[in-house]
Amino acid sequence: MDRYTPIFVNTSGKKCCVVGGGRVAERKIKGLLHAEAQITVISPELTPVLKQLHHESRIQWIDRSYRNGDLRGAFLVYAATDRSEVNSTVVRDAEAAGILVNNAMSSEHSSFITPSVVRRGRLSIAISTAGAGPAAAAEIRATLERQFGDEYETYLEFLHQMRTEVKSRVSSSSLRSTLLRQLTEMHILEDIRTGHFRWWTEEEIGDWISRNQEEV
Ligand SMILES: C[C@@]1(CC(=O)O)C2=NC(=C\c3[nH]c(c(CCC(=O)O)c3CC(=O)O)Cc3[nH]c(c(CC(=O)O)c3CCC(=O)O)/C=C3\N/C(=C\2)[C@@H](CCC(=O)O)[C@]3(C)CC(=O)O)/[C@H]1CCC(=O)O
Ligand SMILES: NC(=O)c1ccc[n+]([C@@H]2O[C@H](COP(=O)([O-])OP(=O)(O)OC[C@H]3O[C@@H](n4cnc5c(N)ncnc54)[C@H](O)[C@@H]3O)[C@@H](O)[C@H]2O)c1
Repeated sequence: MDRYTPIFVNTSGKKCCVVGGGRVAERKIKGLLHAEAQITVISPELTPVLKQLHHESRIQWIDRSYRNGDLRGAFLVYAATDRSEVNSTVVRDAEAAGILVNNAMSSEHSSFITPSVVRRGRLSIAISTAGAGPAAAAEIRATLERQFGDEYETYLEFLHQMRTEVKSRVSSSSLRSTLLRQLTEMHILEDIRTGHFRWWTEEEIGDWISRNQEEV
């Protein structure tokens, strides 16, 4: 048993504040950008990459040390400075305002922690060691990245397309789940890996659904 509940939070368009502009802040910000968050970084200094992102207007920059009030309207907060007293103040202010907060210096003083993530299009595999060994989490990520290659991006895109079609064309939920289960048994991944996969046309999808509906 551990104290964390794994969830995937929708941060699209949500204001997320990152206090600190160093290497660790940069890593958190890259993850947030991937998830379409609206990012404000509060720090007197930024890494060259963060400066460039600010220059491109992809993140907002409050160019000074953290002050009480900076977290107003935030959905998530990351305390990622190299000063533990500043990070603790940020955690206290966020918690007082009811905002979930990550302290890059301490899992015990965080309301959430950041997992290591394997990304393959729609597939995300998040790994946490509950703070015991972040470097081990990164190592496990590297192992999984070798196991789950780029073929998963196409595979998940295909499953998404099929799922959307099945949902719009089949009204019975038990039939829908039977059809969707059949999809995962069709060696699509193997076809993608060996270069034999091609996208189905709308007509082919329709035919496959009717054919399999009859067989059930
Ligand atoms: C996974 C990843 C995600 C990310 O940050 O995006 C992540 N840390 C990563 C790397 C990493 N972190 C550290 C090193 C140096 C080696 C070492 O010390 O081991 C490396 C390796 C490197 O940098 O290459 C040092 C470190 N990390 C924390 C502390 C403080 C403490 O332990 O109390 C210290 C000591 C600082 C010091 O000594 O001053 C704390 C946290 N780090 C977490 C996440 C959370 C727990 C995740 C989990 O459940 O395991 C947690 C609790 C809070 C949080 O940040 O959310 C990312 C890998 C991304 C990837 O490559 O895939
Ligand atoms: N969670 C993780 O993954 C992880 C990994 C390695 C290290 N760490 C911890 O995170 C800390 C930060 O690491 P780093 O490599 O990014 O450090 P860093 O020195 O590169 O960056 C620190 C940043 O904090 C800013 N800062 C300092 N005081 C501030 C204030 N009052 N208000 C706003 N910003 C302020 C600095 O301007 C700088 O941009 C480390 O000290 C370490 O304890 C965490």
